[in-house]
Amino acid sequence: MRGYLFDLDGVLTPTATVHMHAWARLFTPYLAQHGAAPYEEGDYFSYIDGKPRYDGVRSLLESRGIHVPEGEVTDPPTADTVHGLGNRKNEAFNETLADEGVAAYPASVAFLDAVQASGCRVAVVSSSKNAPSVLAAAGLADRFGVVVDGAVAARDGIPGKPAPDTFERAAELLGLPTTACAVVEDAESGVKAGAAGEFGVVIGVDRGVGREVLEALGADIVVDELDELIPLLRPTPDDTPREERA
Ligand SMILES: O=P(O)(O)OC[C@H]1O[C@@H](O)[C@H](O)[C@@H](O)[C@@H]1O
Repeated sequence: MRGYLFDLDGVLTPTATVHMHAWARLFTPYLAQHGAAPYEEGDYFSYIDGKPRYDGVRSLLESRGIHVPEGEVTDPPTADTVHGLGNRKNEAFNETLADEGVAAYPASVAFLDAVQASGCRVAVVSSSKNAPSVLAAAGLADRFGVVVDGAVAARDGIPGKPAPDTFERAAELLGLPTTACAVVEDAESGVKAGAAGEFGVVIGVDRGVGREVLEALGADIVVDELDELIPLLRPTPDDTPREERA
């Protein structure tokens, strides 16, 4: 591989858990108030994990047969609209992030160090509009020149995961064909996105979804921690034209 396209939440940083708790803080009381089946941890993995914020709201509400107006991105967190509910969850996420901070997974940083040392290009591909602040809080912001996050996707009209388009855009920005890039994902929607494109390899990181599920959705390799892959890395030939090399 000549490029690695890393998901953020759950792959580089343990913030999938922060998102998971924030969604539970939103939907546990909300579903109870609406007399719907209670919110469970499995709902996060099935309907929300890895998707853009408002797609997660739509998907979960659809699972319970609840319909609310779309509203606007500017809706206050108190509004019972798709956007208001998403904004309510975002408040909970930012409160936790501010209270607890975030430390990257050491094994993921070790793998990132190794792929960069081997000459590979790297990008972050996250559905989250909070990706820049999470990267900064984890001390990883200066490691990635290419970040295709939820804000970039919304700005450019790129469909979110499980569509492969955000990963494809990152490969393009790295100047690499998708077939030369690995997708690294922990979420069902993210592995589906990798499998839906023409990528060199889809690496699943099992943070709770389960090895069998990730494989069935299209992961070529599944690891518990990314540093398991370091012994398999090979130096990447420098394909920069001679006259452009430093
Ligand atoms: O609400 P945000 O920060 O834009 O994030 C959207 C989604 O981003 C993904 O990276 C997370 O896996 C999801 O849990 C989250 O809902």
